[in-house]
Amino acid sequence: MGYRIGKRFSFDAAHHLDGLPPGHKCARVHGHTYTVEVVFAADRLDEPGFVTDFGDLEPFGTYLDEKFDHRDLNDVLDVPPTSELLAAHLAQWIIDSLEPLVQGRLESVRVAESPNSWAEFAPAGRDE
Ligand SMILES: Nc1nc2c(c(=O)[nH]1)N=C([C@H](O)[C@H](O)COP(=O)(O)OP(=O)(O)OP(=O)(O)O)CN2
Ligand SMILES: [Zn+2]
Repeated sequence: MGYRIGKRFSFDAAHHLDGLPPGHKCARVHGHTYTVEVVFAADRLDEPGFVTDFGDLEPFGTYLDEKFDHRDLNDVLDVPPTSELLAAHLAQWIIDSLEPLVQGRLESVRVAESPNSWAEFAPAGRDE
């Protein structure tokens, strides 16, 4: 039992994926409007009844804008820019840089390259 909240962010970026079969469309440089949905959870609410204020998650939006928006993900990530690995990277940033400043705990980060597909990273051992 507990409370969960989510907030969705978006940015535009290019990428390509290496190591795919010959002719795979994703080996070519192309772009997506990425959406990133973060979920925070808490067993108890803070005043006035928040897991954490949605507005307090805004530093994550600033991080996405500054590091990823209108950039080539192959240039700014040190792992292959799949949705799965991007979700894991973003979760680590939140754990290191945002979670200490807000109420609640990160439960998951979901990255979507299109409305039809997504990948999620849920850090292990997140019990309060
Ligand atoms: N498990 C994953 N599979 C794929 C990823 C990924 O990050 N994780 N990424 C890609 C490519 O980035 C590709 O651009 C997206 O592939 P796909 O969704 O198949 O293609 P479309 O955007 O054209 O989506 P449609 O729904 O088919 O129109 C590939 N696979
Ligand atoms: Zn792609």
